[in-house]
Amino acid sequence: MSVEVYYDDDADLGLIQGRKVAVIGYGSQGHAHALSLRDSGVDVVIGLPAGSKSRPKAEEQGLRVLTPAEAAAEADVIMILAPDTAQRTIYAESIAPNLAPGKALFFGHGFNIRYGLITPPADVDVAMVAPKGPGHLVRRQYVDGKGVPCLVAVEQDASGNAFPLALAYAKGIGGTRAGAIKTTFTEETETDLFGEQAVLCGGAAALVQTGFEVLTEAGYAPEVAYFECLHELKLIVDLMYEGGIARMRYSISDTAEYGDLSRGPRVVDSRVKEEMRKILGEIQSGEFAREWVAEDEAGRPNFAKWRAEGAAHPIEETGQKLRSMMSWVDRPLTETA
Ligand SMILES: NC(=O)C1=CN([C@@H]2O[C@H](COP(=O)(O)OP(=O)(O)OC[C@H]3O[C@@H](n4cnc5c(N)ncnc54)[C@H](OP(=O)(O)O)[C@@H]3O)[C@@H](O)[C@H]2O)C=CC1
Ligand SMILES: CC[C@](O)(C(C)=O)C(=O)O
Ligand SMILES: [Mg+2]
Ligand SMILES: [Mg+2]
Repeated sequence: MSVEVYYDDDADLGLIQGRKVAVIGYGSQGHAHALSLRDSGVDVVIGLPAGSKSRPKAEEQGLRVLTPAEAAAEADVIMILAPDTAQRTIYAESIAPNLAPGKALFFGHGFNIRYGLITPPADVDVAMVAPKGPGHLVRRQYVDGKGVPCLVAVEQDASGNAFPLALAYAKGIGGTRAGAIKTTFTEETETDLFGEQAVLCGGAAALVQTGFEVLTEAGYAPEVAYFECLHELKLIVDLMYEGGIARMRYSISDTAEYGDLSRGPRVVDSRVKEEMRKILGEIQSGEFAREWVAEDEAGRPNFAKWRAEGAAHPIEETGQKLRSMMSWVDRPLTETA
């Protein structure tokens, strides 16, 4: 199955410059989209509740901030970049009453549409521009003249122009500099959830923590274990990012490569692959979405407990100490690079 990839020359920025865009939420993705759209010549307004702690930040950065309902009423394109679990209520209370034929409702992730938590009316465009990277790097790369690849999808094309409009939006945040792939809400949602659970966040964090535990429990210094299992991972992944697994293997020693080839498949073995398939099944069936929505509605008890346990893992204390000695690593996660 071949995919369609779009670059800057395929997108007409004028389409989004001619519209007013409301960005609802000003967190990781919200600030990145809003600031980069503004720098791309787009008229942007931010939608945040009166007591939101993001308000001063957005205002300090020169953006006009209204309530979500006011912003949705003013805008032609409404991009929801609030937490996935909050979107259903924001939509019902603040956005739906302010939709009108010809407007467009945009998402940065397909969760609420894929799992039927939001059902927009038939006379608005429904599209998605989903960067394949954390918001702070979406902004940092835009500022550096680069871009984070995006997935672009149209769920509902009331205007007949939803895809070019979404592509224009992707250009406005730097996505088409790297490439925007045309997909569906279902494909984006399911692959995104799988990636973050099994590989990028869940899988990688568990691999790092477990490697650190094995070394320190065997009596090796936590500092050595940290450098080996966490710090160096970035350097190894940088090589994969630049030239694939092959480039990483080109750069490492033959000894490391033999260990990689002979031992790697013992760590991530058929049992791990089977568990990954189970995780994908829970995503496809909606089981994960139901569990997460219920967890959120219950006040996130497990989430809070697991987050605290993660923060208390000994690797965090060791890392903090070591990173404070490396000024180029230990920098605040600034919004503007
Ligand atoms: N994080 C990422 O890099 C990525 C996220 N996405 C998607 O982007 C969307 C946003 O996620 P993310 O950027 O992580 O979110 P964050 O948690 O970083 O930020 C959420 C923002 O929404 C605000 N907010 C909370 N409640 C409301 C409300 N009721 N009305 C309006 N604004 C509200 C928060 O304000 P306050 O400061 O007051 O809490 C904050 O500004 C999600 O759909 C996510 O899946 C997609 C790709 C990557
Ligand atoms: C990998 C996590 C992510 O999907 C992302 C940054 O792309 C997210 O939801 O934050
Ligand atoms: Mg993602
Ligand atoms: Mg995600």
